[in-house]
Amino acid sequence: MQMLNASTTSPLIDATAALETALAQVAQPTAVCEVPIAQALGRVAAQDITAASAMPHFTSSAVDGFALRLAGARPAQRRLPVVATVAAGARDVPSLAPGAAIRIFTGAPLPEGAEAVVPLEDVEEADHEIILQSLPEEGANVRLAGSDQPQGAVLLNRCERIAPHHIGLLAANGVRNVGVFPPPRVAVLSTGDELTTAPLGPGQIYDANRPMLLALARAAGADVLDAGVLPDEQEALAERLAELAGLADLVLTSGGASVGGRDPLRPAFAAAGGTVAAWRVAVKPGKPILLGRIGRAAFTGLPGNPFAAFVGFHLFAAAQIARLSGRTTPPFAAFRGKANFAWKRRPGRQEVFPVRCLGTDETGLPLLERLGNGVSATLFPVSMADGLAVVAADCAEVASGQMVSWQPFSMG
Ligand SMILES: Nc1nc2c(c(=O)[nH]1)N[C@H]1C(S)=C(S)[C@@H](COP(=O)(O)OP(=O)(O)OC[C@H]3O[C@@H](n4cnc5c(N)ncnc54)[C@H](O)[C@@H]3O)O[C@H]1N2
Ligand code: MOO
Repeated sequence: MQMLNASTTSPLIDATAALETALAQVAQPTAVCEVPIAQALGRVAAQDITAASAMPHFTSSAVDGFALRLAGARPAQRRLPVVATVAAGARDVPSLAPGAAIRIFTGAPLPEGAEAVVPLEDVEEADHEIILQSLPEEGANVRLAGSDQPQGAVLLNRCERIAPHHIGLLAANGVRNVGVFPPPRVAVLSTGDELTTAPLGPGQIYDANRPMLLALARAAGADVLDAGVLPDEQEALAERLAELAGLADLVLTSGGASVGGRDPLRPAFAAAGGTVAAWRVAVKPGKPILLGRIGRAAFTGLPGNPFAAFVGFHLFAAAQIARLSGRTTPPFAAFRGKANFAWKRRPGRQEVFPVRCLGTDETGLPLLERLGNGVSATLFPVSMADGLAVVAADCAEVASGQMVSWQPFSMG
Protein backbone atom coordinates (compact mmCIF):
# COMPACT_ATOMS: atom_id res chain seq x y z
CA MET A 1 0.00 0.00 0.00
CA GLN A 2 1.26 3.43 -0.92
CA MET A 3 0.57 6.35 1.40
CA LEU A 4 -0.95 9.51 0.04
CA ASN A 5 1.16 12.45 -0.84
CA ALA A 6 -0.86 15.16 -2.55
CA SER A 7 2.18 17.01 -3.74
CA THR A 8 3.66 14.21 -5.85
CA THR A 9 2.48 12.24 -8.82
CA SER A 10 3.20 8.58 -9.32
CA PRO A 11 4.02 6.68 -12.51
CA LEU A 12 1.04 5.44 -14.48
CA ILE A 13 -0.11 1.92 -13.66
CA ASP A 14 -0.70 -0.50 -16.50
CA ALA A 15 -4.43 -1.11 -17.17
CA THR A 16 -4.24 -4.88 -16.57
CA ALA A 17 -2.48 -4.40 -13.23
CA ALA A 18 -5.02 -1.73 -12.33
CA LEU A 19 -7.89 -4.13 -13.02
CA GLU A 20 -6.26 -6.74 -10.77
CA THR A 21 -5.86 -4.08 -8.10
CA ALA A 22 -9.48 -3.00 -8.52
CA LEU A 23 -10.65 -6.60 -8.14
CA ALA A 24 -8.41 -7.16 -5.12
CA GLN A 25 -10.41 -4.47 -3.27
CA VAL A 26 -13.65 -6.46 -3.46
CA ALA A 27 -14.72 -9.91 -2.30
CA GLN A 28 -17.23 -12.47 -3.55
CA PRO A 29 -20.40 -12.51 -1.45
CA THR A 30 -20.92 -15.31 1.04
CA ALA A 31 -24.48 -14.63 2.26
CA VAL A 32 -27.34 -16.26 0.34
CA CYS A 33 -31.01 -15.42 0.40
CA GLU A 34 -33.97 -17.16 -1.15
CA VAL A 35 -36.31 -15.14 -3.38
CA PRO A 36 -39.42 -16.04 -5.41
CA ILE A 37 -38.46 -16.34 -9.09
CA ALA A 38 -40.66 -13.33 -9.90
CA GLN A 39 -38.25 -11.20 -7.88
CA ALA A 40 -35.08 -12.83 -9.17
CA LEU A 41 -34.54 -10.77 -12.32
CA GLY A 42 -30.99 -9.38 -12.40
CA ARG A 43 -29.94 -11.21 -9.23
CA VAL A 44 -27.06 -13.69 -9.26
CA ALA A 45 -27.73 -17.38 -8.62
CA ALA A 46 -25.99 -18.70 -5.50
CA GLN A 47 -26.57 -22.32 -6.48
CA ASP A 48 -26.94 -24.50 -9.56
CA ILE A 49 -30.58 -25.26 -10.25
CA THR A 50 -31.16 -28.63 -11.89
CA ALA A 51 -34.26 -30.11 -13.47
CA ALA A 52 -36.23 -32.32 -11.09
CA SER A 53 -37.65 -34.24 -14.03
CA ALA A 54 -37.24 -34.64 -17.76
CA MET A 55 -39.25 -32.30 -20.01
CA PRO A 56 -41.72 -32.38 -21.55
CA HIS A 57 -43.46 -34.45 -18.90
CA PHE A 58 -45.64 -36.31 -21.40
CA THR A 59 -45.70 -37.00 -25.13
CA SER A 60 -47.82 -34.44 -26.95
CA SER A 61 -48.71 -32.98 -30.32
CA ALA A 62 -46.57 -30.15 -31.72
CA VAL A 63 -49.32 -28.93 -34.06
CA ASP A 64 -53.07 -28.57 -34.43
CA GLY A 65 -54.05 -31.52 -36.63
CA PHE A 66 -54.90 -35.19 -36.57
CA ALA A 67 -53.18 -37.99 -34.68
CA LEU A 68 -52.70 -41.13 -36.78
CA ARG A 69 -51.78 -44.73 -36.12
CA LEU A 70 -49.46 -45.61 -38.96
CA ALA A 71 -48.90 -49.29 -38.23
CA GLY A 72 -52.46 -50.15 -39.13
CA ALA A 73 -52.77 -47.81 -42.11
CA ARG A 74 -52.57 -49.42 -45.50
CA PRO A 75 -50.56 -47.35 -48.01
CA ALA A 76 -53.68 -47.00 -50.11
CA GLN A 77 -55.78 -45.75 -47.21
CA ARG A 78 -56.30 -42.04 -47.56
CA ARG A 79 -59.71 -41.60 -45.95
CA LEU A 80 -59.88 -41.94 -42.15
CA PRO A 81 -62.79 -41.42 -39.76
CA VAL A 82 -62.21 -38.80 -37.02
CA VAL A 83 -63.33 -40.62 -33.88
CA ALA A 84 -62.51 -38.17 -31.07
CA THR A 85 -61.00 -34.78 -30.15
CA VAL A 86 -58.19 -34.17 -27.64
CA ALA A 87 -57.44 -30.62 -26.50
CA ALA A 88 -54.48 -29.28 -24.48
CA GLY A 89 -55.04 -30.08 -20.82
CA ALA A 90 -57.27 -33.10 -21.58
CA ARG A 91 -57.26 -35.66 -18.80
CA ASP A 92 -59.18 -38.55 -20.37
CA VAL A 93 -57.44 -39.33 -23.61
CA PRO A 94 -58.93 -42.14 -25.67
CA SER A 95 -56.58 -44.58 -27.35
CA LEU A 96 -56.38 -44.65 -31.12
CA ALA A 97 -57.40 -47.73 -33.06
CA PRO A 98 -55.82 -48.60 -36.43
CA GLY A 99 -57.53 -47.00 -39.43
CA ALA A 100 -58.87 -43.97 -37.51
CA ALA A 101 -57.76 -40.43 -36.67
CA ILE A 102 -58.17 -38.23 -33.59
CA ARG A 103 -58.43 -34.45 -33.88
CA ILE A 104 -55.71 -33.05 -31.63
CA PHE A 105 -54.47 -29.60 -30.63
CA THR A 106 -50.96 -28.29 -29.98
CA GLY A 107 -49.75 -29.40 -26.56
CA ALA A 108 -52.49 -32.02 -26.10
CA PRO A 109 -51.41 -35.46 -24.83
CA LEU A 110 -50.87 -37.90 -27.68
CA PRO A 111 -53.43 -40.72 -27.60
CA GLU A 112 -52.13 -44.20 -26.84
CA GLY A 113 -51.36 -45.90 -30.15
CA ALA A 114 -50.82 -42.68 -32.16
CA GLU A 115 -47.47 -42.45 -33.93
CA ALA A 116 -47.65 -39.17 -35.86
CA VAL A 117 -49.69 -36.01 -36.21
CA VAL A 118 -50.58 -34.54 -39.56
CA PRO A 119 -51.13 -30.73 -39.52
CA LEU A 120 -54.71 -29.74 -40.29
CA GLU A 121 -53.67 -27.68 -43.30
CA ASP A 122 -52.26 -30.85 -44.92
CA VAL A 123 -55.57 -32.72 -44.95
CA GLU A 124 -58.95 -32.25 -46.50
CA GLU A 125 -61.76 -32.36 -44.00
CA ALA A 126 -65.10 -33.88 -44.90
CA ASP A 127 -68.00 -35.00 -42.67
CA HIS A 128 -66.34 -36.61 -39.61
CA GLU A 129 -63.46 -37.81 -41.73
CA ILE A 130 -60.22 -36.60 -43.22
CA ILE A 131 -58.62 -37.25 -46.58
CA LEU A 132 -54.83 -37.50 -46.43
CA GLN A 133 -52.57 -36.31 -49.25
CA SER A 134 -49.80 -38.59 -48.01
CA LEU A 135 -48.85 -40.55 -44.90
CA PRO A 136 -46.58 -38.69 -42.45
CA GLU A 137 -43.32 -40.16 -41.19
CA GLU A 138 -43.44 -41.94 -37.87
CA GLY A 139 -42.94 -39.38 -35.07
CA ALA A 140 -43.86 -36.42 -37.28
CA ASN A 141 -45.08 -33.45 -35.18
CA VAL A 142 -44.83 -35.44 -31.98
CA ARG A 143 -43.02 -33.96 -28.95
CA LEU A 144 -41.68 -36.99 -27.15
CA ALA A 145 -41.62 -37.02 -23.35
CA GLY A 146 -38.14 -36.06 -22.16
CA SER A 147 -36.95 -34.88 -25.58
CA ASP A 148 -36.36 -31.23 -24.64
CA GLN A 149 -34.35 -31.61 -21.46
CA PRO A 150 -33.17 -34.61 -19.39
CA GLN A 151 -33.75 -34.98 -15.68
CA GLY A 152 -30.88 -33.34 -13.80
CA ALA A 153 -30.12 -30.85 -16.61
CA VAL A 154 -28.64 -27.58 -15.31
CA LEU A 155 -31.27 -24.88 -15.80
CA LEU A 156 -29.32 -22.09 -14.12
CA ASN A 157 -25.65 -22.00 -13.17
CA ARG A 158 -24.31 -20.70 -9.89
CA CYS A 159 -22.80 -17.21 -10.41
CA GLU A 160 -25.01 -16.57 -13.45
CA ARG A 161 -27.05 -13.36 -13.60
CA ILE A 162 -30.73 -14.25 -13.82
CA ALA A 163 -32.33 -13.14 -17.09
CA PRO A 164 -35.99 -13.27 -18.17
CA HIS A 165 -35.44 -16.57 -20.01
CA HIS A 166 -34.09 -18.21 -16.83
CA ILE A 167 -37.25 -17.15 -15.01
CA GLY A 168 -39.37 -18.73 -17.76
CA LEU A 169 -37.35 -21.95 -17.71
CA LEU A 170 -37.45 -22.20 -13.91
CA ALA A 171 -41.21 -21.58 -13.94
CA ALA A 172 -41.66 -24.26 -16.63
CA ASN A 173 -39.86 -26.68 -14.34
CA GLY A 174 -42.01 -25.82 -11.34
CA VAL A 175 -39.19 -24.04 -9.48
CA ARG A 176 -40.70 -21.33 -7.28
CA ASN A 177 -37.78 -19.92 -5.33
CA VAL A 178 -34.12 -19.47 -6.07
CA GLY A 179 -31.10 -18.88 -3.82
CA VAL A 180 -29.34 -15.64 -4.80
CA PHE A 181 -26.50 -13.52 -3.50
CA PRO A 182 -27.48 -10.19 -1.95
CA PRO A 183 -26.86 -7.31 -4.38
CA PRO A 184 -23.85 -5.14 -3.52
CA ARG A 185 -24.47 -1.66 -2.17
CA VAL A 186 -22.79 1.00 -4.26
CA ALA A 187 -22.70 4.63 -3.15
CA VAL A 188 -22.19 7.31 -5.80
CA LEU A 189 -20.97 10.81 -5.06
CA SER A 190 -20.02 13.73 -7.30
CA THR A 191 -17.52 16.38 -6.28
CA GLY A 192 -17.02 19.83 -7.71
CA ASP A 193 -17.85 23.45 -6.84
CA GLU A 194 -19.01 23.97 -10.41
CA LEU A 195 -21.83 21.40 -10.21
CA THR A 196 -25.35 22.66 -9.70
CA THR A 197 -28.95 21.58 -10.03
CA ALA A 198 -30.29 25.12 -10.09
CA PRO A 199 -30.36 27.17 -13.33
CA LEU A 200 -26.76 27.54 -14.45
CA GLY A 201 -24.77 30.53 -13.28
CA PRO A 202 -21.47 31.63 -14.84
CA GLY A 203 -18.93 28.81 -14.88
CA GLN A 204 -21.45 26.27 -13.60
CA ILE A 205 -22.42 22.93 -15.15
CA TYR A 206 -24.98 20.25 -14.42
CA ASP A 207 -23.89 17.06 -12.71
CA ALA A 208 -23.73 14.44 -15.47
CA ASN A 209 -21.67 11.79 -13.73
CA ARG A 210 -23.75 10.95 -10.70
CA PRO A 211 -26.98 10.14 -12.59
CA MET A 212 -24.93 8.22 -15.15
CA LEU A 213 -22.91 6.25 -12.61
CA LEU A 214 -26.03 5.48 -10.56
CA ALA A 215 -27.67 4.16 -13.73
CA LEU A 216 -24.61 2.14 -14.70
CA ALA A 217 -24.31 0.64 -11.21
CA ARG A 218 -28.02 -0.19 -11.11
CA ALA A 219 -27.86 -1.78 -14.55
CA ALA A 220 -24.89 -3.84 -13.32
CA GLY A 221 -27.06 -5.25 -10.52
CA ALA A 222 -26.16 -3.03 -7.56
CA ASP A 223 -28.40 -1.48 -4.92
CA VAL A 224 -27.43 2.14 -5.28
CA LEU A 225 -27.13 4.90 -2.74
CA ASP A 226 -27.27 8.39 -4.18
CA ALA A 227 -24.82 10.31 -2.03
CA GLY A 228 -25.35 13.65 -3.77
CA VAL A 229 -22.90 16.37 -4.78
CA LEU A 230 -20.19 17.72 -2.52
CA PRO A 231 -18.22 20.91 -3.05
CA ASP A 232 -14.45 20.76 -3.35
CA GLU A 233 -14.06 21.04 0.37
CA GLN A 234 -11.76 18.54 2.00
CA GLU A 235 -13.26 18.30 5.47
CA ALA A 236 -16.87 17.83 4.36
CA LEU A 237 -15.75 15.35 1.72
CA ALA A 238 -13.70 13.31 4.23
CA GLU A 239 -16.65 13.17 6.60
CA ARG A 240 -19.01 12.03 3.86
CA LEU A 241 -16.57 9.40 2.55
CA ALA A 242 -16.11 7.90 6.02
CA GLU A 243 -19.87 7.78 6.47
CA LEU A 244 -20.45 6.17 3.05
CA ALA A 245 -17.75 3.57 3.70
CA GLY A 246 -19.88 2.31 6.59
CA LEU A 247 -22.95 2.01 4.37
CA ALA A 248 -21.64 0.63 1.08
CA ASP A 249 -19.53 -2.20 -0.33
CA LEU A 250 -18.17 0.15 -2.99
CA VAL A 251 -17.95 3.94 -2.95
CA LEU A 252 -17.76 5.52 -6.40
CA THR A 253 -16.84 9.16 -6.79
CA SER A 254 -16.11 11.34 -9.77
CA GLY A 255 -13.97 14.42 -10.03
CA GLY A 256 -11.22 15.94 -7.98
CA ALA A 257 -8.81 13.04 -8.46
CA SER A 258 -6.24 14.75 -10.63
CA VAL A 259 -3.00 16.42 -9.61
CA GLY A 260 -4.15 20.01 -9.11
CA GLY A 261 -3.97 21.75 -5.75
CA ARG A 262 -7.73 22.27 -5.98
CA ASP A 263 -8.37 18.55 -6.37
CA PRO A 264 -9.42 17.64 -2.82
CA LEU A 265 -10.28 14.00 -3.27
CA ARG A 266 -6.99 12.38 -2.34
CA PRO A 267 -6.41 14.40 0.84
CA ALA A 268 -10.06 13.88 1.83
CA PHE A 269 -9.72 10.17 1.12
CA ALA A 270 -6.64 10.01 3.38
CA ALA A 271 -8.40 11.99 6.11
CA ALA A 272 -11.30 9.50 5.95
CA GLY A 273 -8.83 6.69 6.71
CA GLY A 274 -8.51 5.55 3.10
CA THR A 275 -5.56 3.58 1.81
CA VAL A 276 -4.52 3.95 -1.82
CA ALA A 277 -3.84 0.77 -3.76
CA ALA A 278 -3.32 2.47 -7.13
CA TRP A 279 -3.57 5.99 -8.50
CA ARG A 280 -3.21 7.14 -12.11
CA VAL A 281 -3.71 4.43 -14.66
CA ALA A 282 -2.32 4.24 -18.21
CA VAL A 283 -5.75 4.49 -19.83
CA LYS A 284 -7.14 7.22 -22.05
CA PRO A 285 -9.43 8.69 -21.02
CA GLY A 286 -9.48 8.01 -17.32
CA LYS A 287 -5.89 8.51 -16.19
CA PRO A 288 -6.53 10.01 -12.73
CA ILE A 289 -8.34 6.96 -11.34
CA LEU A 290 -7.82 6.20 -7.66
CA LEU A 291 -8.33 2.66 -6.35
CA GLY A 292 -8.29 1.79 -2.69
CA ARG A 293 -10.28 1.06 0.44
CA ILE A 294 -11.86 2.93 3.29
CA GLY A 295 -12.46 0.51 6.13
CA ARG A 296 -14.46 -2.43 4.76
CA ALA A 297 -15.55 -0.60 1.62
CA ALA A 298 -13.76 -0.56 -1.70
CA PHE A 299 -13.22 2.91 -3.10
CA THR A 300 -12.96 3.83 -6.78
CA GLY A 301 -12.41 7.49 -7.58
CA LEU A 302 -13.20 8.17 -11.23
CA PRO A 303 -12.16 11.26 -13.18
CA GLY A 304 -14.48 14.23 -13.53
CA ASN A 305 -14.58 14.35 -17.32
CA PRO A 306 -17.83 12.48 -18.10
CA PHE A 307 -16.51 10.20 -20.84
CA ALA A 308 -13.47 9.42 -18.66
CA ALA A 309 -15.85 8.50 -15.80
CA PHE A 310 -17.90 6.36 -18.19
CA VAL A 311 -14.80 4.50 -19.40
CA GLY A 312 -13.43 4.13 -15.88
CA PHE A 313 -16.71 2.57 -14.80
CA HIS A 314 -16.62 0.04 -17.64
CA LEU A 315 -12.98 -0.87 -17.10
CA PHE A 316 -12.89 -1.12 -13.32
CA ALA A 317 -16.15 -0.49 -11.43
CA ALA A 318 -18.18 -2.88 -13.61
CA ALA A 319 -15.76 -5.70 -12.82
CA GLN A 320 -15.82 -4.80 -9.13
CA ILE A 321 -19.62 -4.84 -9.04
CA ALA A 322 -19.61 -8.18 -10.89
CA ARG A 323 -17.34 -9.73 -8.26
CA LEU A 324 -19.27 -8.19 -5.35
CA SER A 325 -22.45 -9.61 -6.91
CA GLY A 326 -20.98 -13.12 -7.12
CA ARG A 327 -20.71 -13.12 -10.89
CA THR A 328 -17.71 -14.35 -12.79
CA THR A 329 -16.03 -11.25 -14.18
CA PRO A 330 -16.62 -10.91 -17.91
CA PRO A 331 -13.55 -9.61 -19.76
CA PHE A 332 -13.97 -6.13 -21.21
CA ALA A 333 -14.08 -5.83 -25.02
CA ALA A 334 -13.92 -9.53 -25.85
CA PHE A 335 -15.64 -9.05 -29.22
CA ARG A 336 -13.91 -8.61 -32.56
CA GLY A 337 -14.67 -5.96 -35.13
CA LYS A 338 -12.96 -4.48 -38.17
CA ALA A 339 -11.73 -0.88 -38.24
CA ASN A 340 -13.49 1.18 -40.88
CA PHE A 341 -11.13 4.03 -40.05
CA ALA A 342 -7.43 4.81 -40.18
CA TRP A 343 -5.92 6.39 -37.10
CA LYS A 344 -2.45 7.43 -35.99
CA ARG A 345 -2.03 7.93 -32.25
CA ARG A 346 0.56 8.59 -29.59
CA PRO A 347 1.37 5.32 -27.78
CA GLY A 348 1.58 5.26 -23.99
CA ARG A 349 -1.94 4.67 -22.67
CA GLN A 350 -4.49 2.01 -23.51
CA GLU A 351 -7.26 3.95 -25.26
CA VAL A 352 -11.00 3.40 -25.17
CA PHE A 353 -13.20 5.15 -27.71
CA PRO A 354 -16.83 5.08 -28.83
CA VAL A 355 -17.57 3.17 -32.04
CA ARG A 356 -20.56 2.92 -34.32
CA CYS A 357 -21.31 -0.27 -36.18
CA LEU A 358 -21.77 0.45 -39.89
CA GLY A 359 -22.77 -3.08 -40.88
CA THR A 360 -20.74 -6.21 -41.44
CA ASP A 361 -18.02 -7.31 -43.84
CA GLU A 362 -18.32 -10.35 -46.13
CA THR A 363 -17.40 -12.67 -43.21
CA GLY A 364 -19.98 -11.16 -40.87
CA LEU A 365 -17.53 -9.11 -38.77
CA PRO A 366 -18.90 -5.75 -37.58
CA LEU A 367 -17.40 -2.74 -39.38
CA LEU A 368 -16.62 -0.09 -36.81
CA GLU A 369 -16.38 3.66 -37.19
CA ARG A 370 -14.39 5.56 -34.56
CA LEU A 371 -16.29 8.44 -32.95
CA GLY A 372 -15.34 11.25 -30.64
CA ASN A 373 -11.84 12.05 -31.83
CA GLY A 374 -10.36 11.44 -28.40
CA VAL A 375 -12.47 13.89 -26.39
CA SER A 376 -13.02 13.03 -22.76
CA ALA A 377 -15.14 15.94 -21.52
CA THR A 378 -18.31 15.07 -23.46
CA LEU A 379 -20.64 12.11 -23.75
CA PHE A 380 -22.14 13.39 -26.99
CA PRO A 381 -20.23 11.01 -29.33
CA VAL A 382 -21.37 8.08 -27.16
CA SER A 383 -24.97 8.94 -28.03
CA MET A 384 -24.22 7.85 -31.61
CA ALA A 385 -22.19 4.80 -30.60
CA ASP A 386 -23.04 1.11 -30.42
CA GLY A 387 -20.21 0.25 -28.07
CA LEU A 388 -16.69 0.94 -26.88
CA ALA A 389 -13.52 -0.22 -28.62
CA VAL A 390 -10.07 -0.46 -27.14
CA VAL A 391 -6.49 -0.35 -28.41
CA ALA A 392 -3.40 -1.39 -26.45
CA ALA A 393 -1.07 1.14 -24.84
CA ASP A 394 1.71 0.49 -27.40
CA CYS A 395 -0.56 0.90 -30.43
CA ALA A 396 0.71 3.72 -32.68
CA GLU A 397 -1.58 3.19 -35.63
CA VAL A 398 -4.81 1.47 -36.56
CA ALA A 399 -5.03 0.74 -40.29
CA SER A 400 -8.37 0.49 -42.05
CA GLY A 401 -9.40 -3.17 -42.12
CA GLN A 402 -7.44 -4.05 -38.96
CA MET A 403 -9.11 -6.10 -36.20
CA VAL A 404 -10.10 -4.22 -33.08
CA SER A 405 -11.52 -5.43 -29.79
CA TRP A 406 -14.80 -3.93 -28.75
CA GLN A 407 -17.71 -4.25 -26.39
CA PRO A 408 -21.23 -3.70 -27.75
CA PHE A 409 -23.40 -1.78 -25.28
CA SER A 410 -25.93 -4.60 -25.51
CA MET A 411 -23.31 -6.89 -23.91
CA GLY A 412 -22.73 -4.80 -20.77
N1 LIG B 1 -2.12 19.34 -14.67
C1 LIG B 1 -2.92 18.32 -14.99
N2 LIG B 1 -4.21 18.56 -15.21
C2 LIG B 1 -5.02 17.57 -15.54
C3 LIG B 1 -4.51 16.27 -15.68
C4 LIG B 1 -3.15 16.03 -15.43
O1 LIG B 1 -2.65 14.90 -15.51
N3 LIG B 1 -2.39 17.09 -15.08
N4 LIG B 1 -5.35 15.27 -16.07
C5 LIG B 1 -6.45 15.66 -16.89
C6 LIG B 1 -7.30 14.54 -17.09
S1 LIG B 1 -6.73 13.31 -18.11
C7 LIG B 1 -8.54 14.47 -16.58
S2 LIG B 1 -9.57 13.13 -16.98
C8 LIG B 1 -9.07 15.48 -15.70
C9 LIG B 1 -9.73 14.80 -14.51
O2 LIG B 1 -9.59 15.56 -13.40
P1 LIG B 1 -10.37 15.28 -12.07
O3 LIG B 1 -10.73 13.85 -11.95
O4 LIG B 1 -9.61 15.89 -10.97
O5 LIG B 1 -11.75 16.02 -12.30
P2 LIG B 1 -12.12 17.55 -12.13
O6 LIG B 1 -10.91 18.37 -12.29
O7 LIG B 1 -12.91 17.69 -10.92
O8 LIG B 1 -13.06 17.70 -13.39
C10 LIG B 1 -12.61 17.53 -14.70
C11 LIG B 1 -13.68 18.08 -15.64
O9 LIG B 1 -14.86 17.32 -15.48
C12 LIG B 1 -15.97 18.14 -15.11
N5 LIG B 1 -16.78 17.41 -14.15
C13 LIG B 1 -16.41 17.04 -12.93
N6 LIG B 1 -17.44 16.39 -12.33
C14 LIG B 1 -18.45 16.37 -13.19
C15 LIG B 1 -19.77 15.86 -13.14
N7 LIG B 1 -20.21 15.23 -12.05
N8 LIG B 1 -20.56 16.01 -14.22
C16 LIG B 1 -20.11 16.66 -15.32
N9 LIG B 1 -18.86 17.15 -15.43
C17 LIG B 1 -18.05 17.04 -14.37
C18 LIG B 1 -15.30 19.34 -14.48
O10 LIG B 1 -16.12 20.46 -14.50
C19 LIG B 1 -14.07 19.50 -15.34
O11 LIG B 1 -14.38 20.15 -16.53
O12 LIG B 1 -8.07 16.35 -15.27
C20 LIG B 1 -7.22 16.84 -16.32
N10 LIG B 1 -6.34 17.82 -15.78
O1 MOO C 1 -7.58 10.65 -18.72
MO1 MOO C 1 -8.38 12.09 -19.08
O2 MOO C 1 -9.57 11.12 -18.60
O3 MOO C 1 -7.66 11.79 -20.67
O4 MOO C 1 -9.48 12.89 -20.00
